[in-house]
Amino acid sequence: MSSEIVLCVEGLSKCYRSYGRPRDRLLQMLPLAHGFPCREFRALENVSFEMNRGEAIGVVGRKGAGKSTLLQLICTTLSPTSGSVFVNGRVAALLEFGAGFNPRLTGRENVYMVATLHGLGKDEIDQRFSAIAAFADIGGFMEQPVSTYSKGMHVRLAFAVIAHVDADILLIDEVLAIADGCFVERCLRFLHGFKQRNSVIVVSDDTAAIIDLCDRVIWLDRGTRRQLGEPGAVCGAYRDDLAVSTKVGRRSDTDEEGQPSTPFGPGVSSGPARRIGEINARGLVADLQVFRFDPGASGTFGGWEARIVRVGLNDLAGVGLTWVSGGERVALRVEAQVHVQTERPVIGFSVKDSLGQTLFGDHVCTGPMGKPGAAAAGAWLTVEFEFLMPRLARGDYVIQVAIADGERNDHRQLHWCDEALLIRSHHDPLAEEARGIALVDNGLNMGGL
Ligand SMILES: Nc1ncnc2c1ncn2[C@@H]1O[C@H](COP(=O)(O)OP(=O)(O)OP(=O)(O)O)[C@@H](O)[C@H]1O
Repeated sequence: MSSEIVLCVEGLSKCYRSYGRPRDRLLQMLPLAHGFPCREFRALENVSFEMNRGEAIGVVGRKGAGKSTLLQLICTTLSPTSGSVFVNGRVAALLEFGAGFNPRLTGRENVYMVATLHGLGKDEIDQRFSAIAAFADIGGFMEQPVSTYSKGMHVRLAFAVIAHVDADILLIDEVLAIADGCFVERCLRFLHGFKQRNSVIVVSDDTAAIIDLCDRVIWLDRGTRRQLGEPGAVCGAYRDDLAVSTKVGRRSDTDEEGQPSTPFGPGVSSGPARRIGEINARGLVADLQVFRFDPGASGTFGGWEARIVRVGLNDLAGVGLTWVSGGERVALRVEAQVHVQTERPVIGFSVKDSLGQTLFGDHVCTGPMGKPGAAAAGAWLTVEFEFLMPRLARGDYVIQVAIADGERNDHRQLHWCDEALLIRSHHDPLAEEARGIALVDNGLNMGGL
């Protein structure tokens, strides 16, 4: 990180006024007009900080804390009530999803329009267009009007454009929460590279991603700067504060007999089990939302001699789950069909965080059932990996699933799904010690042999 200051925010405050009647707001703007009754709300109060080139700063805070207001003041889409912002360089911002796009124009036309507004000439945009399209990865939608895009596509295109306009400072507001896990991974990889030379401010509730990316974090609380400092310490304090005062709705923790319905009960009394009991007793769970398997999702490859046809997370009665609690016993069921004789079929999975780091995984060759035998063309293979779902920090995770032919160190991928399932964790686990995986069983059933 260089010591060159690229941003200096000094005593920044923003006061919004709301009027009882809309026409009072208009009349108030007239010369000599004054005295119309209004209510003042201080969204930001005397916030100061500096940012160096090569620095990434995260902004966390509850809803309404003033995070978006701060970013809008920095990129001058809002003017401050008092205080100043000094910027040394070009700023590009991704503040609201779709902001800046004309919905009637195609993706391509919008790329040219937005990049032009950021100061790029037509030749420069021509040269960068294929890189922008590859980053956005929205296929034929690039030639469709933006009004036909999903929110995720908007974010993909908007991020791809600002990533290619030679900004010195990027401002990214919460929008990544809308994007899919795989794209978020791509954006975070980009931001890690970007901050080698430039600077970035990211607003996000994904404190794990913030800690990984940022050099410092600002915690805004009701418009004021409550803390500014080392990411782990500030995010930890912020999460603790949330935990103390947030009433987290949880699903039933006890069954009809009053026994704990999760494998971790509050009654256990020693070592890690006692710790887990304490966590359960605090009334917090890690609620994980499971998105449906999409066989057509991007990031699949392989020789196509086999196809992964279905992937789902089930409870132990085989019922598909769309929400799972951290600590709950689940079965990841993978169904595949081989289209050619396959001597040593192997099915495996791994769970990765939004930075692409593997948290855990397994494949049938290492499971208690031993190696599977050969499968004839047309055979269906079904594997169930049974495990205790770990308590995952807030953020997005993907489950990759693959079928291969061979052994651990010598195999050929037949079909690989990069993002077979997306899991979104909605709560912080509060207890890092509770992370982990306990594989209980897996089983391989082969039919049609
Ligand atoms: N135009 C406006 N007029 C009046 N109040 C506003 C206006 N814009 C924002 N506010 C208020 O200012 C406060 C800060 O808003 P801001 O959008 O900056 O918060 P935030 O931390 O980004 O919240 P969130 O996480 O929900 O996006 C909120 O209480 C909001 O209601």
